[in-house]
This record gives sequence, C-alpha cells and structure tokens, in this order.
Amino acid sequence: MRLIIKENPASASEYVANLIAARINAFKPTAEKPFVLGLPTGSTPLKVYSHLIHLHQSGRLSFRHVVTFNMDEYVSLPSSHPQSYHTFMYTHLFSHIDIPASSVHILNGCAADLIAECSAYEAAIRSYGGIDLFLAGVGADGHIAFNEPGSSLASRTRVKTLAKETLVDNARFFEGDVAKVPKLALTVGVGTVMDAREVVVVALGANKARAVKAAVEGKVGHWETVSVVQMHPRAVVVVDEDATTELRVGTVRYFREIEEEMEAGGAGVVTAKL
Ligand SMILES: N[C@@H]1[C@@H](O)[C@H](O)[C@@H](COP(=O)(O)O)O[C@@H]1O
Repeated sequence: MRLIIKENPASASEYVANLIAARINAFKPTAEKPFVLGLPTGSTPLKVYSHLIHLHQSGRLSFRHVVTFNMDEYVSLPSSHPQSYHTFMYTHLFSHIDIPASSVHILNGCAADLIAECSAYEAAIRSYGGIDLFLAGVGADGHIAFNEPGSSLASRTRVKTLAKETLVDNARFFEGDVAKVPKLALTVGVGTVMDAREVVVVALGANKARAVKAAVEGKVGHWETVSVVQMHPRAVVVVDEDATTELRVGTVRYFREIEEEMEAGGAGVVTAKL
C-alpha cells in the first residue's frame, strides 16, 4: 500500500485527479479497449471531480473511451431524486465531460428485481474485463462503498441494510432528517472492489481519521471493511493532514519518507512500478 499525505483537501484531490488522468492517458483507451473506472459519490470526491472536469475542459483528458461503474445507489430513490447517486454523478461529473451515456453504469435502486440487478451489474463489469481503477471514499466508521461493518470481505454486488452511523452521517443530504435517508442500498461488494487492478481510497478531514487508522494500521477485518485494501497488490490511500491525526507519528514519517524517496527518483521508484 502507498499512503500519500497532502497538506489539505484541495492538494489531495488534485493529486488524485492527476493520478486518474495519468492512468487513463497512459492506457490509451480505444472503443475496443476502453479504460474501466469505478467511481464513488459523497462529499469527498467532489474536488476530484471538479479537477477532472478542469483537465477535460483544458484538453488534457478525454472520457470518450472510458467506461464507468458507480459503487452504489440507494434503494427506492428514483434516479431523478435530488439525492440519488444518479443525480449526483451527472451534476458533479458526467454532464461536464465527454463520456457517452452508454458508458455510464449506475445501479438501479428501483429495479423490480434487485437481486437480478446486482447480478447483472457484476456480469456487466466482467463483460468489460474488470475494473482498471476503483476510486473510493470511506465512511467515518471505515466502510467502503456501502459495505458496512460486518460485511463479508468476499462480498459481491448486493442489497445492503445501512448502519445507523451511516444513516446519521448521510442525513445532512436529506434536510438533516435521519428518517428520510433510505435504509437500504445496492452496493458493489468488497470482493468487487478488490478485483479492480488498482484501488485508490481518498479520505479527507478529521472525521475520517479513525477510518484512515483502520485502513493503514488496523488489522484486516470485516468491521472496518476499508482495511481490506491492505490485501490489494496495488492500493493507494490519499489523505490530507487532518485525516492523519489518529495515525502514529512513526507511521506518518515512514510513508512520508517513502514518498520523498520516490520523488527524488531513488529506490522507491522501483517499488512504485511493481
Ligand atoms: N456509500 C458512500 C461511500 O461510498 C462514501 O465513501 C461515504 C463517505 O461519504 P463522504 O465522502 O460524504 O464522507 O458515504 C457513503 O456511505
């Protein structure tokens, strides 16, 4: 795992957007061989998305041959609902870039058969040969996508009951009223995320410090599902200073020194390419 510590949310988000753009551009995607990108919602990726839009508008990045799969969606919110993840993604990213509508995949939380919807989603991911890069945020309790505490680390896309902490956290998007937050969601599984060829987790702010500790220093376990990134061969965790406050001083120093070595072009560069 790499841990990248940036000074503030803006510099962390810019780093992540540049990383995604570099991966897409290096891949040289075509209609026959598109780049497959997994995407989250939430407040964390907002600045990443605005920087991706900026890169696109300044001619440095095209999404013409990028296929996306979103992580999750609430059950029973129509896609036109202001708080649906469909609305979120079009408002904050898709309406501003050159991605064809047919390349966007978001789970349908209003499908008549939710189980069939989840299986079809997994099949669609497989049909593209899997996900090249999965971008993820993290819940304050350490969940990835909507894989709440206790989720199987081998889980696939499925219907999930949301934890109380998540409902309370997300009430801010529903006029502060917990009762208005849908209690169920469709989500990719931990296994679905782990199948991606690269996983990039972003965590910003002191509210995420506990989750960052779980991801970086905790034991791998189903209680904080983000901890599974420790098992991924190509995982990058990008944080701002505030999100490091629960980490040991030695941990922060260790990862900082590795990144400094990489920037200096030393032995770390070899590690980065692995
Ligand atoms: N399902 C989403 C997650 O994908 C997201 O990572 C998390 C954190 O959201 P935020 O970035 O707003 O803190 O919220 C929800 O639970």
